[in-house]
Amino acid sequence: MPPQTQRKFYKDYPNVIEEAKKKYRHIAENIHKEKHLGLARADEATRCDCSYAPGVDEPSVACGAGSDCINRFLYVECNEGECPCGDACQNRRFKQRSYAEVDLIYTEKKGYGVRAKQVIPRDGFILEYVGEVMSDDMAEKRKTAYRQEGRTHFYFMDLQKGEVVDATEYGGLARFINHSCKPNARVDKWIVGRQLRLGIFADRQILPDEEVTFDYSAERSGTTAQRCYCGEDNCRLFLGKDDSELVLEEEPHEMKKADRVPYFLAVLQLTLSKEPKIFRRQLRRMEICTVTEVWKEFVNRNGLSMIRRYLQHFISEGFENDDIVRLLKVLCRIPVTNRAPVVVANIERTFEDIVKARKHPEIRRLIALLEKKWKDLPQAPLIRRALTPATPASTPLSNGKRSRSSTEDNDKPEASSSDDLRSPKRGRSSSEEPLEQLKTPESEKNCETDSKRSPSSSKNSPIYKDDRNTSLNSHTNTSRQDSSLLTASSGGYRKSGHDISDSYRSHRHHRDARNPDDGRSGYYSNSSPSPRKDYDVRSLHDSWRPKKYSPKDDNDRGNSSSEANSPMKKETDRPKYESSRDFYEGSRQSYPQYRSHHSSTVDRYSRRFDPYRRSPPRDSCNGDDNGKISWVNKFTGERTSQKIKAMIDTTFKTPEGIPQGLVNAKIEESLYRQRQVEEKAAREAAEAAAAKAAKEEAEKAAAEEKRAKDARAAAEAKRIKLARKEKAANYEAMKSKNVITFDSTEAFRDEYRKYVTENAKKFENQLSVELYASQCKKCADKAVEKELRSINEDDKKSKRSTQAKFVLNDYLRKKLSNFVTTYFEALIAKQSKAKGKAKEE
Ligand SMILES: C[S@@+](CC[C@H](N)C(=O)[O-])C[C@H]1O[C@@H](n2cnc3c(N)ncnc32)[C@H](O)[C@@H]1O
Repeated sequence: MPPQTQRKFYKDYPNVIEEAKKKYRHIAENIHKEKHLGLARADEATRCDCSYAPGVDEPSVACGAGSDCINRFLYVECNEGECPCGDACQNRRFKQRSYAEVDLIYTEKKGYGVRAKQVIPRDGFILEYVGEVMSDDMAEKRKTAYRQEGRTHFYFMDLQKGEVVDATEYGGLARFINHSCKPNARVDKWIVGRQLRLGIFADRQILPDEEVTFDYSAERSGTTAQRCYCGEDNCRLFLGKDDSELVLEEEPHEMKKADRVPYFLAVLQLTLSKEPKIFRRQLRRMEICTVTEVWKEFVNRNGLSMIRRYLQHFISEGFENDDIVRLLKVLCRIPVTNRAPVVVANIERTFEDIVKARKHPEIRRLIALLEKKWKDLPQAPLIRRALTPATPASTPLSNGKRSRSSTEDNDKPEASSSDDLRSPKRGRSSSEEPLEQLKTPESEKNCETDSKRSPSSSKNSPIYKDDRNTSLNSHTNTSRQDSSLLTASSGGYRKSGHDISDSYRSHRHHRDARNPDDGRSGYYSNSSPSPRKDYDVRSLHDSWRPKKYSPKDDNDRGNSSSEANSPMKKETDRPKYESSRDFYEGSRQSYPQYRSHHSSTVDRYSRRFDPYRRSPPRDSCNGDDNGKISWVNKFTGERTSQKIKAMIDTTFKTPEGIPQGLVNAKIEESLYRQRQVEEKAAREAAEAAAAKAAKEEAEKAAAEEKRAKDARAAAEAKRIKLARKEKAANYEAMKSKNVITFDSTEAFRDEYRKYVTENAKKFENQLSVELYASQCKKCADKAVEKELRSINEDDKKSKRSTQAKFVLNDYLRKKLSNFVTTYFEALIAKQSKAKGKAKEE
């Protein structure tokens, strides 16, 4: 027992039990969220060997402290109606709610706490820890929710593997017991009926007005580490289960501003290879971030790639499944609105690796969820501009902001260099810009508006008109029709089948080959330009830019390429434009000569790339309209001129008089649609197969889990049986150790008394001299009488002489020592209770 001076008393604190009870719903017994939860995985109570004679025996004999009750020994409560001691059985404390007398106080740093109001003997039952019994998964969800709600106190306690008691909403007074690094109580798990229950027991004698505390590190379900204010000299500074959860501050702050995202990504990158507890802190920051703008920026800045790297790191370094689950949960919350960032991050490949590496059901569930969620997202418009010279006015994806297409770049000065675009100050990075081009209702509307603005294209182009009102893919198709027309000039159309993501992948492959460290895209635009440069969408897009366009004057709109006279000749002269719309507007002001000829800029642009136009506009071919090459695709090397394009459109006709270009486009379109259908069917079949396989796998995993569970239960039962056997053997062994045989009852009585007095010595200082002496004698007499009685009973049963049985062995010594302890502790407790009452009066 620690010296009296180390105890902390909270005598002057008011009792706040009524106020505290308003914070939760008080319950007397656990609430089980599911039927199978809270069941003990070990044996239930058996009928113990105790016997109790009312009025003759001490009450504690009836399965009380110090008795030989086998159930009590095994932390199992005796069952009502089964115990030989009947109603006197003292091993039914959970069932009878034999709680110690306590009340509640409010402390400055720890919140509410529990205060003892009586002497609680060592091993005395204080309270049951009741709450909602739930699975680990549910508890995890609740913890996250509680953290998000900003709660400071947590009430989770581990019950058994996979099960937790949460006393946050529903609980008892035990939910208020605080942690101490030098506690006076502990948590024991007891089997009561078929259930496992948590009890708080005194680890030493607790005096009135002392705070009841136990050590959370042993029992409480891990939440984020919180600072400990127990004030003990051995204080470990933090509450919680696992040192690795300790963090430098109590809780990382939430990211609230989108402009902090680049910084955050840099931190993520830096912490990736650091100690787990450091990057778990970043993980935590992601968990608590609820600002949509931040997440959008995160996605736009290729944050998914960073998450992929984290996931890969977790697998390769053999991290706990918990970390992966946490990260996947964060992923589930990230607002991804089209497939581009997913494709860019190549995160789905990593999912496959995780599924292969980890059999954890929650991980699988989350991955399936993410895959399903992302699968149906609109296709990525990422590369469209890069690979096809699209018409800005007619793009169905422009979403109100027209992009810088090659067309614009062709006719107007460059808005900014690709580096400019990446600069965080000047605008958004090139990688993020396309991600904004979502196919939203708004973009659809814009598309319609654009088509109205461009009557020539819609009138002359039934397919195009149709396409623009359908989908992103249709748009791609349109671009590809254009491409097919180009190809047709060399003798036929090509079955150009690559879709956006294919194009992207091939480009990505190209890039990766040169620059194998692929994880960096998106973050290094400032600090490390080289890996980023190769992957600049804008530079791809520039590759499609027609040759220089340098109008000399009003009448010469592009037929000559005199650079000397070009208004674009000096970089510094060029106005900078933030968006393509600004670009148009700016150019109108900067180059007034254009206005007279291009009253409708939109129309002009639409006409230029409309594959169905009757004749090419004079000004459309930059630099050269005489049949020379004006278009070079840097990727395919295709070369063609406006004239040839126009010729295909207008000159070659079918016998029915339909322009060959249109026919080609139609064929191309039907091939495209057919391919779409085939691809869809193949995708669906693959998905169905995958779903079937996943189901089978899950069933297999469940069966395995069940088998393992059964095996565990069997092993536990075996262990208990062995423990019992061992205990019985111990008793037997003790009976044969240090045996003294007595010739007479008197000699036997003397030895017993002597032994009792020796054992009672430790209580001498807690009682007055007279009382101690008298009680010592009384206790010894009782012990002797009890033993004589049991010897007599034994003799009666076995019909042997009493004389032969007067022995003292280790077994009896232990029994006697327990008897003395119970006797004196009960006496002292009774006395202090009486004193307390007297004081109150
Ligand atoms: C089970 S509750 C205990 C009751 C809690 N004090 C209240 O007011 O409801 C656990 C929470 O109490 C606080 N707590 C318990 N022991 C603490 C200690 N030694 N130092 C600081 N806070 C403590 C922490 O916020 C912890 O999450």
